[in-house]
Amino acid sequence: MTEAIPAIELDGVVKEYLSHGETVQAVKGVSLAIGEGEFFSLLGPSGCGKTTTMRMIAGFEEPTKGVVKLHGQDVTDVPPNKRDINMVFQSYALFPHMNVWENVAFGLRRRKIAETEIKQRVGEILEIVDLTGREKRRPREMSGGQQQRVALARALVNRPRALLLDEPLGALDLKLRQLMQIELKRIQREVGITFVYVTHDQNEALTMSDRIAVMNDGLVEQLAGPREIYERPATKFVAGFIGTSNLLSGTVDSINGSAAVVRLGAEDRILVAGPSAAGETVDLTVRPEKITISTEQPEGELSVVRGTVNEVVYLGTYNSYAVGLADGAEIMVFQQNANDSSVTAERGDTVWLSWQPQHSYAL
Ligand SMILES: Nc1ncnc2c1ncn2[C@@H]1O[C@H](COP(=O)(O)OP(=O)(O)OP(=O)(O)O)[C@@H](O)[C@H]1O
Repeated sequence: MTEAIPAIELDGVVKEYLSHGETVQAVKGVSLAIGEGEFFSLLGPSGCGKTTTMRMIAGFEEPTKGVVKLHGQDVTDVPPNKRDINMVFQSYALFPHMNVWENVAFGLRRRKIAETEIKQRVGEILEIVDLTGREKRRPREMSGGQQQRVALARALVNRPRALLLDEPLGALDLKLRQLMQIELKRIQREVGITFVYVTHDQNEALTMSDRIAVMNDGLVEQLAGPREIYERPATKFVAGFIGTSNLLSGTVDSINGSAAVVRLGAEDRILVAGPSAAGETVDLTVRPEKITISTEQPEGELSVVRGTVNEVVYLGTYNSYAVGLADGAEIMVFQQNANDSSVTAERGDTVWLSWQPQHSYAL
């Protein structure tokens, strides 16, 4: 079997800018491959190099080092308009004096495509983005979400092989953004085009992506599917950036079969795979929703720590507990309110927190 050629490849890509006489490394060496038809997100905090990485894929920036390939072809020196890629921005950049139909048809008209084909393609794409019947509207007569759909239609009507989206939902309010996330995923599935999506919003990336590259300080810290990124963050940074995570630090007390026993306080026992010798210092992570809180010491092969409840907050679908441990660390616990919304413990109570060994591991 031959390996499928990736839609987009970055190989050792570095981007340096000269700013006030100093060299700034915006991207410090990124290598990745994006599959044909994949929904791929670049996720990270402001300034981590996401936009610069995307602009190098589009051809608006030239890498200082490294190679950009599209469908196996080296395009490092190819200008943006020759790359068969389209880009959608947060500011929709629609023509205000043109109606929806004209905005979407604009690129095709400029390329002198036959009027009958334009009619068919624009009609088809407006159907996909759910704007059929709104052809005559001007941008200012539409909501933000509708304008974003027009921008999307205008890019997709060119039938690019890949679409790059830079925080396209950033201007929308939370409710509309969540609706558009589902819409975008549906549209991408329907058109089958590779989407590369830049966002600093972890929920957005987790909701839509097939795979996510989590970036920090010009580098990719982890590249994996949403579930793996969430369940098994590879680094402290990823654990802290995605969702709420408890980061603990302890010393290996003993090795017990395949697991190390880590102690924080005298009555604590955390089982983690990875460390191989007593005395090692270990950083580990456990998600708040994986932890069970109880006022009695649990039995069984579980990780168990003892603490005192510092805070209980009722949050509708779940209760949140902040529990202080003997070593001064604080652990967050989320307890679902599926059938019973009563709290297990009150502020000041001594509690035991327990979780399955596979839900925490050494970083
Ligand atoms: N033209 C430029 N000249 C100098 N420095 C730049 C230039 N463009 C970007 N940078 C710097 O490179 C780093 C990465 O910027 P980039 O815009 O790629 O980050 P980002 O992750 O997209 O951030 P944001 O989410 O805020 O857009 C930043 O420190 C930024 O200040």
